[in-house]
Amino acid sequence: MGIRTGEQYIEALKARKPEVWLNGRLVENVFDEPYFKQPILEIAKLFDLQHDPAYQDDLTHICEETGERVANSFLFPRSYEDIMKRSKAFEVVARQTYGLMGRTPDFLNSVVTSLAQNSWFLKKYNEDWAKNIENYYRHLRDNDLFLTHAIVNPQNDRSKNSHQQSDTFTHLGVVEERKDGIVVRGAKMLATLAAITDEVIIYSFPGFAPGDERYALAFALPIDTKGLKIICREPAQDGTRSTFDHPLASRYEEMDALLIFEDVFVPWDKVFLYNNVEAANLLYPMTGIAEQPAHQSGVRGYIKLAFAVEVACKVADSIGVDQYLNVSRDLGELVQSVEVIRALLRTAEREYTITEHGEARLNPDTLETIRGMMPEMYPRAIEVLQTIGAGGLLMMPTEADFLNEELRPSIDRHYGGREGVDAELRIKIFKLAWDLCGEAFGMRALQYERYYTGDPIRKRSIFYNKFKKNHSFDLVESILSKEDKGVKETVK
Ligand SMILES: Cc1cc2nc3c(=O)[nH]c(=O)nc-3n(C[C@H](O)[C@H](O)[C@H](O)COP(=O)(O)OP(=O)(O)OC[C@H]3O[C@@H](n4cnc5c(N)ncnc54)[C@H](O)[C@@H]3O)c2cc1C
Ligand SMILES: Nc1c(O)cccc1C(=O)O
Repeated sequence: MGIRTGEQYIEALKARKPEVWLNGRLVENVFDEPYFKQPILEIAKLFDLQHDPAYQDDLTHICEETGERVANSFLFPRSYEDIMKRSKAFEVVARQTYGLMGRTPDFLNSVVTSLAQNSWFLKKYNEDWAKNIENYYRHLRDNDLFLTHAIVNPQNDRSKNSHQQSDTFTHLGVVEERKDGIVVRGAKMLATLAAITDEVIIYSFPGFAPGDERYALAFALPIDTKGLKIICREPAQDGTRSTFDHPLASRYEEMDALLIFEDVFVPWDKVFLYNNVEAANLLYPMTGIAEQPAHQSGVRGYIKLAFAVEVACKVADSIGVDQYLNVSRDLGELVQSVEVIRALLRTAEREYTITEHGEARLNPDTLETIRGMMPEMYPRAIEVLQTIGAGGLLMMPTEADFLNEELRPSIDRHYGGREGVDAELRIKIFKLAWDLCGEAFGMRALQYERYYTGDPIRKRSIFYNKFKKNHSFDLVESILSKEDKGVKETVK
């Protein structure tokens, strides 16, 4: 089949009945649910974009294996040109949602693509696992499916490993092995967009210890598989708020969920890893899933940061405060942060290496630097936005006020900005800003940048320890190795 249209994506959603829990009730049909309607339409637009002649060449290519048109996120990167084709596609997608939707289809396409491209790793442990991930990649690519993923154990008792939790199945693990597959039980988080996806893939960040064998697993399933409960967090919008009042929250809410597997059957052909602590711990560092999805995240994060910085500049300009040194200094800092991320991205792409298996991998240290800097740069942009908008962020009228004929003259007189900025423009800019820096939507978008890639504190510490282990310290070694001379000889 190859690339789907938005309508095909929606038809598939309508045909499915996943067990989605929202605000204490079971959702009848996700498409008719006001909370999900607009986000579904935003995702549908991304599928449609693949058919738009203005974007098709940036987003898709003809698959060598099938002759069908497929998304560029499924392209095995083998050269700099492939890397840049993927980069362009990530950017086109990110621009559609201003980088605010992190788990658009291209993210997990990249995860599965990197796993399939590196199936040699799984093959070392089990030939079937390698064959299964290759077939799953084809299934995803050729049907253009939309995936969610859950790779973190819920925060029950972080001081203990999975097998030490009070209940054996607090964390997701295998409860039974059958001739035709495995039965899994327990919970996994934090499946963004789960309710409106086609399928789910489960694997884990490293951290398994001996005793954790039953939890060391990777598999995929349709999202409406029997026994899979999807419990959504409290929504940040209810589908009734206008795009005037909440231009971002009304469109780009990415619902997150906890997944609970209640004795769910997984057929062997959908199992990619099982009962092997070593393989589970090496999956992330060895299979490119630390790099290919991070390329998507880096590009998307760059667009999101650039967007937040533009909003901050517009807020400052609209009320004439960017003439003050303190404000223009802060804005200059933000503009430079965007430039830093752009430069890091280009460096990571340019400094690719070809692995012994023919994969073109971005510079991992530069990618990790993006992962390390964004949890500081994005919150800083939001903090500056809050500071510059100050009290004005809280006093904007609603769309209903704005449309009230009796009120309108007062609004026009008192809500305008500097010369040339009328009340409507100022209100729109400030409402955009509040969605980003005050609303639950904006706080979730901030929390996403802090944690989407794991705990930034431990990741930085791991980065330093790796640096210490591998770095030659040649600069310091060079001066330390110079022969010492007395004062009289040194000055000669
Ligand atoms: C908005 C959002 C969307 C997300 N979407 C997804 C998704 O789609 N799929 C998915 O799988 N995941 C997703 N994630 C989850 C993400 O992978 C995790 O949040 C991330 O890995 C951090 O783990 P945690 O939240 O369990 O925090 P924890 O690891 O529990 O950390 C909590 C705190 O305790 C400290 N801490 C915990 N353990 C240790 C330790 N051993 N040593 C030192 N300090 C420690 C940390 O520094 C941190 O301050 C998402 C997260 C967010 C915020
Ligand atoms: N955050 C990630 C994820 O959820 C899946 C795969 C990779 C990452 C990452 O940031 O490296």
